[in-house]
Amino acid sequence: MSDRVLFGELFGSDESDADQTEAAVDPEPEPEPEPEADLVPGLAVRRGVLDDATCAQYFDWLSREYFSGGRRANQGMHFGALTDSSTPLGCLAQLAGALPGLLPESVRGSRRVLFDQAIVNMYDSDEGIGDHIDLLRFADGIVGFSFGGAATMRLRPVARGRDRELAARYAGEAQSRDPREVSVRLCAGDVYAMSGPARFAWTHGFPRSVDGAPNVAARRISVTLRKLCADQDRR
Ligand SMILES: O=C(O)CCC(=O)C(=O)O
Ligand SMILES: [Fe+2]
Repeated sequence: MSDRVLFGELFGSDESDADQTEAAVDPEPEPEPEPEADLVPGLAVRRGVLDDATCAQYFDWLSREYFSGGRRANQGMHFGALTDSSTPLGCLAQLAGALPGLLPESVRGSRRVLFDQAIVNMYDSDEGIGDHIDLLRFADGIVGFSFGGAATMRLRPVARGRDRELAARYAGEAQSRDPREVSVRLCAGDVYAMSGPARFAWTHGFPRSVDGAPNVAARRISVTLRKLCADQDRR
């Protein structure tokens, strides 16, 4: 099945009526109070942006596209401008750009192409990802969509420049001397964005267990949208 066919099924093609689009995606979700996000400057969370049926279709498509056919990988990559909103990843990119206040104007306004890289991560029970800062070759303003099982993302501040550098290089080896720790529960259909301090001065990760129980109870697949810094962009 091609991206286009899937998109047509999910959101309706140009010919179809607008009701279909509205059924799948809330066009203007009202930002809800976000206690965790207030604690991490530059973190924004929007809950339930994609409805259950759309999440299920994304989960199936991502599973087939990145993790089927005997592949043992738990990570897939996309490189290239995500500007075609008739594709599933392009549609997420468009949505991320359209959600009010998700990304600061300084990020949205500074880019011709909002995202040109996506990483797709799959987590099964007992799996997680170490505390890290995304590689510095990616620009400010990173957006993550969650599908499948719920999980807790943990964020910790890293004040010292050297620690930040290490965190940006070695997932799981981040050193934080700051006892602050913020947990954000992410469910299917939720979207988060990390900008400014949340992007560069806090690590994020998904611990394997939380309070003695597996963090991921049912398979979770995430899509993280990023933009290569201009000097990395060879196109
Ligand atoms: O699974 C997620 O939501 C985040 C993944 C992540 O932090 C990364 O791939 O850098
Ligand atoms: Fe990350």
